[in-house]
Amino acid sequence: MATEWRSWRADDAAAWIAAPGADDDKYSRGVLGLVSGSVEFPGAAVLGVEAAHRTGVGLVRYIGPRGVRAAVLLRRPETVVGRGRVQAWLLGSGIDPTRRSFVLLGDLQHALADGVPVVLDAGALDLVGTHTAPTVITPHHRELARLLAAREIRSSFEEIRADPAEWAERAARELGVVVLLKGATTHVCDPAGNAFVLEAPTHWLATGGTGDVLGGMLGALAATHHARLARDAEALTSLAATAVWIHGEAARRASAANGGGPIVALDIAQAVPGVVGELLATRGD
Ligand SMILES: NC(=O)C1=CN([C@@H]2O[C@H](COP(=O)(O)OP(=O)(O)OC[C@H]3O[C@@H](n4cnc5c(N)ncnc54)[C@H](O)[C@@H]3O)[C@@H](O)[C@H]2O)[C@@H](O)CC1
Ligand SMILES: Nc1ncnc2c1ncn2[C@@H]1O[C@H](COP(=O)(O)OP(=O)(O)O)[C@@H](O)[C@H]1O
Repeated sequence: MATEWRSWRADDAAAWIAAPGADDDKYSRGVLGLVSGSVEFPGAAVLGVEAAHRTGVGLVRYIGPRGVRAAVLLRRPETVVGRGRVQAWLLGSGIDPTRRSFVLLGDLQHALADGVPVVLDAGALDLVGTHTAPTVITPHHRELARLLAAREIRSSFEEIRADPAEWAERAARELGVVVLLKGATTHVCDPAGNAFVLEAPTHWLATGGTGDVLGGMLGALAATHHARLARDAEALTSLAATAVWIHGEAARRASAANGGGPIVALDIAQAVPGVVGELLATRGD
């Protein structure tokens, strides 16, 4: 039977925001750890960290090269650098998978051994299947083609672009993880058959760094739902779709604030609190 792709909307997203209560502290809300950025791509770390903070999370821990740590702290001094306990990981943004040092590989393996939910992006996509924690991968079409080729599943960028729904579903089945396949239309699905589709509300999103922002947002949503994810791993699919919805809406607003003009990735992160606030207001709790 053909998969039914359900459109993910504002009211769906509103149900997946964890707002803090009187009994909460930064640790109970959830800590997101990031292993991201590199000397080549320091900006990806800054963007992911900024986006995580703006989505709402108890604490953000960043692990990466010294110079990148400095850039992250300059932008967001709220961030804690170095290892420690976390409730979810975002791994790989701004990392070239062909240039991973032993230190970096150690950090990645250490993170994967934690057993907490993981978002695998860019330079960590190939680590899918090396651990058992609830996992979501966030490739674009070219990255998915490369990932599948490495698993001896023949596909090409053109084939995936022509039928992203089919390939997202196949990847979820073959890899056993949640797949968030990025593009003007984003498909989010899991091996259990949950399948959500989202049309981007603005094509200004097609600019460098917007995927790094999405990764940080999804990491924050996973960290703040750590208790739910511990008893219901399928929640990761809904959280991934929610991240895509908020990301698109934040981009639309950032562009609208400039008369429908272009945006940069950081504009999206900065528009996120307004989107989250409005989603919460529609919930009325
Ligand atoms: N500010 C930053 O630090 C940014 C870092 N980024 C990071 O960059 C890494 C690579 O991501 P991509 O999405 O570019 O990976 P792709 O798989 O799309 O591209 C890989 C490489 O192919 C080359 N390439 C592909 N298409 C090209 C074209 N049309 N013209 C010229 N060169 C082309 C580029 O050298 C690129 O680095 C990721 O780790 C990502 O997180 C990007 O997100 C962009 C912003
Ligand atoms: N033409 C487009 N229209 C709307 N959204 C797009 C378009 N192309 C890409 N996007 C979105 O922009 C983001 C790009 O992410 P990604 O490819 O990882 O970029 P980067 O690596 O530069 O961060 C994704 O959220 C994707 O869904």
